[in-house]
Amino acid sequence: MAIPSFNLCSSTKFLRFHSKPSLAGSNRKLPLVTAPTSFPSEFRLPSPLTRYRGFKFPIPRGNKQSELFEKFREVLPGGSWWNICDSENETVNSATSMWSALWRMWELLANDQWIVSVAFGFLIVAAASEITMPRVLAESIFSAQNLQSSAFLMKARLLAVLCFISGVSSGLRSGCFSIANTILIKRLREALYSALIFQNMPFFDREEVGGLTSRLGADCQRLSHVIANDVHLIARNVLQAIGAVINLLTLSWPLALSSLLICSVLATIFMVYGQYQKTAAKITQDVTACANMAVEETFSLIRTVRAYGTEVKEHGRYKQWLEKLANVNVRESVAYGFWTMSFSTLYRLTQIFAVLLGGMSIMTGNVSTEQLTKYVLYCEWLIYATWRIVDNISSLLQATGANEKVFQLLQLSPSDQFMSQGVKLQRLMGQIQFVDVSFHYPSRPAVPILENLHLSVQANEVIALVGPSGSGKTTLVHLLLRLYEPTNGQIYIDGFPLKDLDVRWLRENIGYVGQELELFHMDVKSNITYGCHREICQEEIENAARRAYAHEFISALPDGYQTIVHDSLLSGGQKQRIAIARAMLRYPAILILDEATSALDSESEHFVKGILQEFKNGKDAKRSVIVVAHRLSTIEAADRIIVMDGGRIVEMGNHKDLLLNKGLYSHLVKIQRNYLEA
Ligand SMILES: Nc1ncnc2c1ncn2[C@@H]1O[C@H](COP(=O)(O)OP(=O)(O)OP(=O)(O)O)[C@@H](O)[C@H]1O
Repeated sequence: MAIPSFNLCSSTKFLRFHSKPSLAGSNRKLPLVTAPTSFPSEFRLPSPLTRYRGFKFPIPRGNKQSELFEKFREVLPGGSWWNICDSENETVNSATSMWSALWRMWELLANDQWIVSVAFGFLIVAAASEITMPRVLAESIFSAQNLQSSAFLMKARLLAVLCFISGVSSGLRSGCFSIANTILIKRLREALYSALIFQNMPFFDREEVGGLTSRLGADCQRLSHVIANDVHLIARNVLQAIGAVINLLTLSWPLALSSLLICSVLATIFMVYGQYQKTAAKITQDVTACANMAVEETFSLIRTVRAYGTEVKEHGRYKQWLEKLANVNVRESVAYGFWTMSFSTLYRLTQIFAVLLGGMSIMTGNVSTEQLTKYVLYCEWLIYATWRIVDNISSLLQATGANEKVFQLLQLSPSDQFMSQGVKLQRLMGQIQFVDVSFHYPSRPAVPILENLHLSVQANEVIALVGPSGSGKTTLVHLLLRLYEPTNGQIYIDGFPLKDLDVRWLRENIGYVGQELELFHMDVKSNITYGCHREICQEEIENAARRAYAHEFISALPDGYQTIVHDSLLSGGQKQRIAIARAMLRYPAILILDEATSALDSESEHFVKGILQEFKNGKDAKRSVIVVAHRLSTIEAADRIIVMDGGRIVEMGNHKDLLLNKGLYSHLVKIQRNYLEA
């Protein structure tokens, strides 16, 4: 009978992931639908429980019996029911140890590390006073029993002082750790955000937005608890346990050793359990991120979902992720149950030992009643401290296990573009040259997008890129913006290699209106001035809006330029015109207009034509303009039309010449005319 395995991988097909290239097959084509980088492809039991797997039980005869036996074997420690991780996951687990995670957080605290040091100071004081209490308590009770009033009063006073010291220092300890936690979560998010924002484009092609926001939100929150709760609780309980052991050893070493033996059995059980919990926590976090991505995708495409009536299907998709989550959590809970069972059994065992050994020692006169009372009290402390230590270590392991992805992301160095200081020219003229440029996207190395492309654009020239969908027009623009680096050849701006220029300076001098028709959730004015670093007056903003044919509709908005933009407020064409105004405000030497097909209604077409005309006969400084055009009628006025097909330039010239050529351009114009007339 096949042993059912708990496999989450099959469900990842519901989301679009890119896997990281495997070392074994680097030339392998990467499928669009695969597991996320750190997501387990198949879940199985982590070490050290894996050692149980090789053990073969004799299978009893008879079908029913053997089935029952097989089922029983599955739920035993090491059985397939517990399988929740794969070998890739194990490697990842060991890669980021708990210590390196703690060290990274310590570094993040930087100048505020003193708060943690002060907190530890209070922690030591609190722990020392707390651990002295059982001894003083027992002594005060027995001095009262022996009618030693002065000794009793002294002990009672000492007890009151200890209570006060422990109360105050515990409060200060918690306060300091909470402040450290607040600082840590802020720094963690800042560090993670800056690690992400400076990554190159292939990184964002690989990673899902939902996953990244989940890392920044819930994962960082969870990690910060490590400092606030676990670390200081572990330190506190370790100190208390040491104090308890010292006290126990001074009372009776056979009794002390018996308690220590039980505590070490507890610690061993915990090592196995803790490792399992760490893995489970990481998987829980990954599955939760996938569930969040599914929700985000559904809600952001809610109009499509509604139009196609796929609400139930979407619900089912989310439910599948929840089921995966529940599967892991059930195993986690059962493991927790086993752990609690072992803990309470062993805890009670210490009491039985105390009664048996202590009772016998009293009867033989080796131990006094007072000593036995102190022993029982310290035994309670030790076992309680051991429980808290293992519990908090478990939670610490969970937090670090679940957030390994956060640490991996934190280690990413910024894209080279931001690291190197390039050349800044005195003035950008806008001459562009592509020399023998080839390119493929890093995620699809086997698919060439541009091949040995040569193109030269003169300063102040207006050129239009046309061609069938997927011919590489937008890719060419992306290379010019240095969003990607060519795999072969060189791009020159005013005769300087593009990669030698300062990328920030270059982008400040380029106006780009992309296909993404999304504006920022802020007012219209801020959307227009976005990314412009100089002082800008209202008149200038309105001027740019007028030239982008946007002033009229902006003025008609409820709060004019102060109107907050939200998703359904503006049409695609209106958003595009605001984006054009933004580009115009920068007075760029190079303007790139990548038309979004969806936004191009006949009204937009009229505006784009007007804008192009303005660039040709502009009143202000002229500039080089590259228009990626879908509506061919918009670019008839361009100085030159570049026709692309399959990543190559197949035709070049002005509208009239190209029509006479009877090549791809005239064919495309004909198709479009027929379509519009139909
Ligand atoms: N980030 C990416 N990762 C992998 N492949 C991509 C990426 N972006 C585009 N491609 C692929 O590159 C090819 C060229 O795309 P590109 O967007 O440059 O074409 P286009 O001519 O601008 O198309 P359209 O006119 O439809 O906008 C397409 O096959 C596309 O699937």
